[in-house]
Amino acid sequence: MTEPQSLAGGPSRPGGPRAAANHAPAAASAVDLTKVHGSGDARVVALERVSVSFREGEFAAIMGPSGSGKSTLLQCLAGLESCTSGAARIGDTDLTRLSDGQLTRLRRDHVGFVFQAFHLIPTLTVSENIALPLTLAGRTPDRQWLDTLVEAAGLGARLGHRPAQLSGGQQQRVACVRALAGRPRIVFADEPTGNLDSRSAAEILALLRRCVRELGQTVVMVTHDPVAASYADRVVFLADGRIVDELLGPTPDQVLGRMRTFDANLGISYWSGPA
Ligand SMILES: Nc1ncnc2c1ncn2[C@@H]1O[C@H](COP(=O)(O)OP(=O)(O)OP(=O)(O)O)[C@@H](O)[C@H]1O
Repeated sequence: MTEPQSLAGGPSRPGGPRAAANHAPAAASAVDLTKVHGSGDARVVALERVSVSFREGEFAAIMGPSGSGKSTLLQCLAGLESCTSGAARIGDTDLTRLSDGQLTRLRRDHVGFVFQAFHLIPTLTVSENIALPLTLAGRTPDRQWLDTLVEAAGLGARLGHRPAQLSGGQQQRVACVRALAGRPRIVFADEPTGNLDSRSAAEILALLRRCVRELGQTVVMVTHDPVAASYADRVVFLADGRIVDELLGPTPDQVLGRMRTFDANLGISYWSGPA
C-alpha cells in the first residue's frame, strides 16, 4: 500500500507562506453576516456581523471556544444554514439570493464538506463512496483527477474495500477524497481530525495541506487543536460570534499563545477540545 509521505513531521510549506493566496480572488466570504438561532427565550446570536474572506488556494483554520460560532460560520458559508442578515458568498455568488434549487446545485457543484464523523456508506466500496456524489449529480468522474487524489491519500490498495475494513484515519482520507472528487471551489472541514488519534490526524492534515499546496485546492477547517491549526496558512479566531484575531503562518506555539491570551483577556476557555 502506498502511504502518504512525511506525514508525522508536521506541516511543510516549501512555497513560503501563502504569497499566491494573498492576491487570489475570494473562494468564500462572509459580509456583515449575522446568524440568529431560535427566538424569544431560546434566541441565540451565533454570529454577529462577521466579515471574513477565504482566498483561492488558501488553507485556513477557524478556532474559538465551544459555542463561539465556528460550525455556524462554516454551515452558512457552505449554504447549509441560512443567514439572518448580511451575505455569505461562494466566489461572487451571494448564497442569500439563491433559490433552494440554485443553492442545492451550487453546493453540489462547488462545495465539498468533510465532517468529524466520516459519513461513508457502509455497503459501498471505497471507490464507490468516492464517486457517489458525482454519480448522483450525473457527472462523469475525471479519472485522472481521482487517481491523483487517491494516490495523494495513499488509498490505491484500498479501492475495493468497504469502510468497515478500514481504520478511522483511512475512512477520513476516503471522505476527504470524496469531498475533493468534483474539484469543488472550496472544501469546508468541520473538525476533520476530531475522531482520530494523532498519527491519523497528521495524515489527514498532511493530505489537506498537500491538496492545497500541490493541487491548488482551497480548504477552510474548524479545529480545536493548535497542532492541526498550524498546518493552515492562516488561523481566524472567533469568540462569542465575532472574529477577534487572526494569525498568519501559525506555529503550534503561536496558536497556543494566542489561545492563552484570549483565555486571560476574555475569561473564556479554548480548551473545549483535545489539548
Ligand atoms: N440549531 C441551533 N439552534 C439553536 N442554537 C444553536 C443551533 N446551532 C447552534 N446554536 C448555538 O449557536 C452558538 C454557536 O454554535 P456553534 O455550533 O456554531 O459553535 P461552535 O463554536 O462550533 O461550538 P463547538 O466548538 O462546541 O462545536 C451556540 O451557542 C449554540 O448553542
